[in-house]
Amino acid sequence: MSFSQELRQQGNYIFEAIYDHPFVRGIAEGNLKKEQLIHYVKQDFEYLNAYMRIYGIAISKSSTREEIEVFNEQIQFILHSEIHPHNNFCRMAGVSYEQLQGYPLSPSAHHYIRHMLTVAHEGSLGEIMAVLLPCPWTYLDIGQRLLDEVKPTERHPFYEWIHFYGSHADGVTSKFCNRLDEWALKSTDEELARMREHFMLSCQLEYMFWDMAYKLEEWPVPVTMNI
Ligand SMILES: Cc1ncc(CN)c(N)n1
Repeated sequence: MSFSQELRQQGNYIFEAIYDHPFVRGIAEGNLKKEQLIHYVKQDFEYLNAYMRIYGIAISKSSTREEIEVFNEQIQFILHSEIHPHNNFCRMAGVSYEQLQGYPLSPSAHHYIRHMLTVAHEGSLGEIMAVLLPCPWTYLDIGQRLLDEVKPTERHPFYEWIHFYGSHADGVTSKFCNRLDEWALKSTDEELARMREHFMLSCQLEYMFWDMAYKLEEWPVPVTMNI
């Protein structure tokens, strides 16, 4: 079994919990509240900004043009394609995308971004790929399973979101899996253990991100910039 398949097996119980999460059920049933969609998009806009910065760090640690090309392509994907599922949520919430940009991070989004940034700064390229992988992989899983379960028509409120992740997230997932598997072949046991740990924590934080959006999570003591 390849290293990425081992990771997938190890994280399977979290993939299942994510698929059963009430926010994901709400996408399937088309019955999420406006505030939940807005909270998700506000946080995800910042999350994807951080994700692109991590690609930048990965580029600085790349040793071949092929590696640089993979990360560069993914930055373009976030900038020009991943705006479509956000726009789908905004339309259903009746707000413009621009209105939801530039907000402070909620605790779980903050935790997830700091986790990825720490690994990006301190880890190897293999560790960076392991910490990033649950992001495309869990969404691909959700999208493909929802296509199969819901078989949405264009009248479904989240038709575009489901089609986007069900059919466009496989490219990045398989590229990352292949690179990670190549990296794993030349890794020490210690590095393999670190890659496992980063992957599993990112899976947990994917779950927490959905939970944050569903429960409209905020800091227990409100954030204020006034001193
Ligand atoms: C938190 C999160 N995880 C994954 C994805 C899919 N790229 C996303 N947009 N946001």
